[in-house]
Amino acid sequence: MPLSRFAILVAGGTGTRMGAGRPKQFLELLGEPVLLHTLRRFMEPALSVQDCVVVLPQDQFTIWHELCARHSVSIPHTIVAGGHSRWASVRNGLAHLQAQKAGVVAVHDGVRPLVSAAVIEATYAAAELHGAAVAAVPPKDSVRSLSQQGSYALDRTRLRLVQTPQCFELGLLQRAYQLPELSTFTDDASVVEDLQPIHLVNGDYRNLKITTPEDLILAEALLRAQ
Ligand SMILES: Nc1ccn([C@@H]2O[C@H](COP(=O)(O)OP(=O)(O)OP(=O)(O)O)[C@@H](O)[C@H]2O)c(=O)n1
Ligand SMILES: C[C@](O)(CO)[C@H](O)COP(=O)(O)O
Repeated sequence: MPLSRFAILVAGGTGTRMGAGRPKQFLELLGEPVLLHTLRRFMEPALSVQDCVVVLPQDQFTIWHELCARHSVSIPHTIVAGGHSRWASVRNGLAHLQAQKAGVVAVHDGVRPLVSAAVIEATYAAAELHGAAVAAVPPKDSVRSLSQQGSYALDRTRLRLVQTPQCFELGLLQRAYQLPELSTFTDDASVVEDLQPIHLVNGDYRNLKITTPEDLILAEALLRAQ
């Protein structure tokens, strides 16, 4: 029997680097909020996601309900309040899934609206096999590390840029999120890696994270091209 699939879309941030005066997950791309693009992609029927948790800042619930009404959204999902860090937001999303006995859970940034069904499927499938799987791409630029003297070159053939989705066997992710939060955690793979090796799957350069204003221009151009 196939394993149940769950999703946590984290959209509990405030978007300080975007500087838009409101959370970037609600900014529009081709007339639709960023987060709605993301939700549509994850809840495509072929992916068979059984339960989707959307994590939002508590003070943005009403805005999201209004956006869903305006865009006639009937995609089933549960809204959960975020925390002060991405880690805390994921933990809150996981709490909603605590009654589930088994399955694979994807954690995905609500601000990665261009994720493809192929990348989502490949990441779930790899986690079903390996326990922990993360989408990643090779760097296109040369990379240097800072040192006291200045900087030195890193071998980019041994580096990968990590994206989301990040998919895990549900019990594994629940165990990992019982560990204390560390300020160095910027993603779920970092939270899990002491418990389980992280399998990397091919991500997609188009799966960009909307972080700063130029990302909106790029994302709209990429959406138009699809
Ligand atoms: N407390 C937080 C912080 C971040 N996120 C989510 O994690 C994803 C990746 O985070 P990032 O791009 O850093 O978003 P923000 O924290 O909103 O941006 P910034 O760091 O510029 O403030 C986003 O979908 C964001 O909403 C979250 O759910 N809860
Ligand atoms: C999870 C992530 O998108 C993987 O690249 C990234 O680590 C989020 O980092 P941010 O500093 O919260 O944007």
